Amino acid sequence: MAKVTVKREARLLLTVNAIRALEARFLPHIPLMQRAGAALANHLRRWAEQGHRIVLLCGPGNNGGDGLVAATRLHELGFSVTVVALEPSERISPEARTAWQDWRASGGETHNAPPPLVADRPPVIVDALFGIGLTRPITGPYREWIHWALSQTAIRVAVDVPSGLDADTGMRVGDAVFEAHETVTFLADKPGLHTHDGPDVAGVVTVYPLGLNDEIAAQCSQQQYALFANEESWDETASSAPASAGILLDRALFSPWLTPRKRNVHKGCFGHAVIIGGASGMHGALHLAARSALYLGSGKVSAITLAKEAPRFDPTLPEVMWPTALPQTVSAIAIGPGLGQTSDAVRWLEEALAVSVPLVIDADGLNLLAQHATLQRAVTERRAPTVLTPHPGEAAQLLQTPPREVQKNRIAAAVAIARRYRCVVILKGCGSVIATPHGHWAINPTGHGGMASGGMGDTLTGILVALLAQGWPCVAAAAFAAYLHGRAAEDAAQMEVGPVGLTASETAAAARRLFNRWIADGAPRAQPVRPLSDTPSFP
Ligand SMILES: NC(=O)C1=CN([C@@H]2O[C@H](COP(=O)(O)OP(=O)(O)OC[C@H]3O[C@@H](n4cnc5c(N)ncnc54)[C@H](O)[C@@H]3O)[C@@H](O)[C@H]2O)[C@@H](O)CC1
Ligand SMILES: [K+]
Repeated sequence: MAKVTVKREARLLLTVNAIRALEARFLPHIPLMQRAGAALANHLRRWAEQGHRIVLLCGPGNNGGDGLVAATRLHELGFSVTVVALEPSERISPEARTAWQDWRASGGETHNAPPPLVADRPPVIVDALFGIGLTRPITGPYREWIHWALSQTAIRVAVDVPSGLDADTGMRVGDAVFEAHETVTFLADKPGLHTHDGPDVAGVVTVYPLGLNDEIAAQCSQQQYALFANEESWDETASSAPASAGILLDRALFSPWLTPRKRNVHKGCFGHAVIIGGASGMHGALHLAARSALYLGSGKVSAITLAKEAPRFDPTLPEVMWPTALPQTVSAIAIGPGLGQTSDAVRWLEEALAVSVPLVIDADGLNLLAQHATLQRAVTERRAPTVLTPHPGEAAQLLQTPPREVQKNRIAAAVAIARRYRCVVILKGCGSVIATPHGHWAINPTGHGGMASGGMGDTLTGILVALLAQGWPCVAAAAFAAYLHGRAAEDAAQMEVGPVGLTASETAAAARRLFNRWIADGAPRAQPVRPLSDTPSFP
């Protein structure tokens, strides 16, 4: 089979249920395990050709079957392959039984424990132990093999899903988790590879659609449409469960909105963002959000501070206005950065909720929302869109559940908040989840550990309110703000600003740089006009 590698373009994320549904439709006609094994063998071949020994740890189910098919192919091509597996049980699937028979027929040797590895080059250890069928912590010999693999100096490649990682949630299941440098996954990408512990455990993810490219592309388009279309009609009839498929955000999704500015414009064309927060001692949060809103192109930015002693002018941000009441003309409001939880803060939140423009609620705005039934009623009754941007702790407050319950299933938690409050949600953290009240969701793949620092959330809020003020639709604004925020941090780190020590201010500056670069990249380029001096002179 021809190798078809889909990297960042493969944005469809399928839960285990959705993968099983695909399997039920296509497996009777298409030899999926043979295709998966062939794709894996092709993937591993480049190392085999460079003289790296390939060691495959094969488990009791179809994930192990994929490993055996790949082992057989590589062995037949003359590469040295080591298979570590236990005797198969009577209950294995017909496909896995065939894979065993083929492996034995090829004359390959099977070890019942990892052999000592002595080689010039680090071996490639392939985890074909458990994939989407994992249901409990890994124990016994398989657990020992995983710990052995982690103790070796080796290149670690996971097949479909790293063993010990939940494919839907990105949760570690038990203490034996195959931490891979890369994961080769089949049919479609999986949400658990991109959120919570997923990115740390899965490494670089490559997707092989096994010939179902058209089906995957069609489902991907459906999910994109479902996420971004009809976003303001959050009807009551939507099901309560999260959709079984979602998307992984990619820059290409946002190109319709990344358009250059015309020349004949004025500041009124780009909205007025108002940010409310900055109680005593927390002025910096408001300042950061206001700066980010300016950097992302809001026509005007006003900051309303709750600190009585704060001066009505900030010399470090002279472009920002500091009114004491909501201005007459407002395009979008963000409330929360440094807001505090005083009665004054509650009053401002009530006031913001009553204005019929897009609203972002962040930080203490979320904590207040979790505590006051009247605010909850007001948020669900709003006609204009609202975006909530909780981190897991704030999400737990909004759902009245412990934070670990949120992290156990971040997609379910984000959708539950979106439905309960009839808002768009950005559940922050590794692999931020964007969710709508309809149960549609996306995961953001950008960002790094350097973003775990004070003020990053305020920067995100500022970016988001600026996009809303400029008329971006709500879901697109939320998704793009998360995507850009993470990419800005990556970009800064590439220029050796971080990852460790990257500040929220530096991230805002990097976001401005990238935003403009992407707009310029997408814009059609005019041919340069020939300078007059080049024209031939006439006698
Ligand atoms: N679904 C599909 O369409 C395809 C699946 N393929 C492969 O098949 C995999 C799924 O295969 P399976 O459903 O057989 O599942 P796995 O191979 O992931 O797991 C095998 C079985 O082990 C048992 N098990 C679960 N957790 C265990 C634990 N901790 N200790 C011991 N046993 C445990 C379960 O009963 C499970 O059915 C995929 O991840 C992929 O690698 C591929 O062949 C391509 C197509
Ligand atoms: K695996």
